[in-house]
This record gives sequence, structure tokens and C-alpha cells, in this order.
Amino acid sequence: MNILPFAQLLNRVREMRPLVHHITNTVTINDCANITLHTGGAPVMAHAPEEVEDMVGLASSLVLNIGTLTTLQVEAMLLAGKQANRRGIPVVLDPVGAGATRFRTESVHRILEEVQVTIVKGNAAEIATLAGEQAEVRGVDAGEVAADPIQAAQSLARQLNSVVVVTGKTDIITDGTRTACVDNGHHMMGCITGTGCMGASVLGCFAPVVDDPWIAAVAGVTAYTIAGEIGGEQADGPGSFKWRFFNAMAGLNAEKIAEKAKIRKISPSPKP
Ligand SMILES: Nc1ncnc2c1ncn2[C@@H]1O[C@H](COP(=O)(O)OP(=O)(O)O)[C@@H](O)[C@H]1O
Ligand SMILES: Cc1ncsc1CCOP(=O)(O)O
Ligand SMILES: [Mg+2]
Repeated sequence: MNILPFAQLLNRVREMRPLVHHITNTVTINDCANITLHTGGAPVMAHAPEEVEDMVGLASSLVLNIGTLTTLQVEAMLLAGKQANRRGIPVVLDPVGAGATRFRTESVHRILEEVQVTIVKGNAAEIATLAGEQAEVRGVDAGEVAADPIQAAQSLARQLNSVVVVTGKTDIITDGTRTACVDNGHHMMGCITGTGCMGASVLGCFAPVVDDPWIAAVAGVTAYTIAGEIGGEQADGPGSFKWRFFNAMAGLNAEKIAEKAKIRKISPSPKP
């Protein structure tokens, strides 16, 4: 398949420098700001219900991450998400820990009912939970999942009319009709916290640069996991992995993506 149309979207991110408004958790917020910069976007983190609509007014995309959710944050996410829908800018949702507690699961369902989300990205257990399947969510990590992740993702995508991304050793990206599997990445990505959250920030950078959110998601996941792969190959432990991963993301270009991309099962192929 022709990888170049996906690879070249990174150039568009860097030309556009999209402002990515995050409402996100207090654990990985700084890493999300940094990966947005290294991808080529401009991060802004703004949480107060009093200001989120104004900030969405300036933004190119909105990233909602429920990692350390509070009632006030749910209110802010609903205000911001509805404003993003009114403006027609993409919304990325990371349902961190959905399925672990009732508050998280119910809040995500409420957000998905009241906001049209463009891309939902989670690990296999979070996505299975949202698709109504049995899954074990151990805090913010995926445990046992009985359901087939591709089928769960496709069914959720059709139900929500959104693109769904399932992360793991292989990442799955589907809009319910087109499905891609990306085999890039490195096991070290599982050794530091925040590689899921940062992936959502990268999707927030790619979503505004192309009209088709499935293409944006395939391109964003591929670029991000290739950076993880390069960082992982150079690292000698989790500490050096993190800075090498950041360097790899900042130094990534379309040529390296085209050389390393392992995308399969795409049907039909996107137009070049
Ligand atoms: N064993 C692995 N091999 C390659 N990449 C991985 C592996 N585990 C996770 N990743 C990558 O790390 C990122 C985070 O995935 P994951 O660990 O599933 O998310 P979360 O941290 O939200 O549970 C994804 O981009 C995924 O591709
Ligand atoms: C550990 C933790 N606890 C609440 S949010 C968070 C970060 C989760 O990050 P990721 O899903 O990217 O590993
Ligand atoms: Mg996560």
C-alpha cells in the first residue's frame, strides 16, 4: 500500500502548528504538552469551566482525558466539547480507566451522549467496556478482555459514528468500515506512564490537518509508534527511553515514517 499520504501528514502538522486544547489528568499533563510540541503542535491546558469555551474558540482541536476526573472537570469537558462541536473542530477522547469505577464509566457515557467525539482512543479494556463487553480494567491498565478487540472497536465506531483507536502491541484504527492495524511501537512504551495519554495528544495534532479522521488517526498512530520504536531501540532503561522517545518524535520526518511504517489490513486504500 502507499504509505506516503499518511507519512506526509506530519509535514502538514508542522506547517499548520495546530493549537491543541487539553482538559487532561494531573499525572501526565506535562508530557502531553511536550509531545504536542515535538509533534509540531502548540499545546494549551485549560480546565476551568469559566474559560474552556473561550479557549476552544481559539483551538484547532480538543483533547479530553479522564485520567484524574472530577465533577468540575466533567462540567468543563461538556462545555468544551459542545463548543468544539459548534465550531466544527475535532474532539479526541481518552477514556482512561473507563470500566474501573462507576464514576469514570458513567461520565464517559455522558460525554459520548452529549458531545460528538471524532476519535475515541483507549486500551483494549477501556474500548471493550465502552462497547458493552466484559473487561478487566486494573486502575488505568488493561487486564483480561474476552472480546475480539477489532470487533469491539468496529461496533463502537459504528455506534458512535466516530473513529476508534485501540492501543497495545498492535494498534487498531477503525471507523467501522475501514480498519487498519499498525505493528510499530516498542515494549518500552509500556514501561513509562503516559504513552497512552501522549498518543491522544498526537491525534489532537493530526486530526485538524485532514478532513478524514480515520486517515488522521492512522497517520498519527503510525508516526507516534515509530517514534516509540526509535526511542526504544536507543534506550537502556525507562529514564533514557523517555528522553530518547521525545527526541525521536521531534526528529521524525515523512521519509523515516515511510521507511518504517508497518500498516496492514487497510481496506479500501486512501486516495494518494
Ligand atoms: N508491547 C508493546 N509493543 C509495542 N508498542 C506498545 C506495547 N505496549 C504499548 N505500546 C504502545 O504504547 C502506547 C500506549 O499503549 P497502551 O499501553 O495500550 O495504553 P495505556 O497506557 O493507555 O494503557 C500505544 O501507542 C501502543 O502502541
Ligand atoms: C497512572 C494514572 N492515573 C491516573 S491517570 C494516569 C496516567 C495514565 O496514563 P496512560 O494511560 O497514558 O498510561
Ligand atoms: Mg491510557
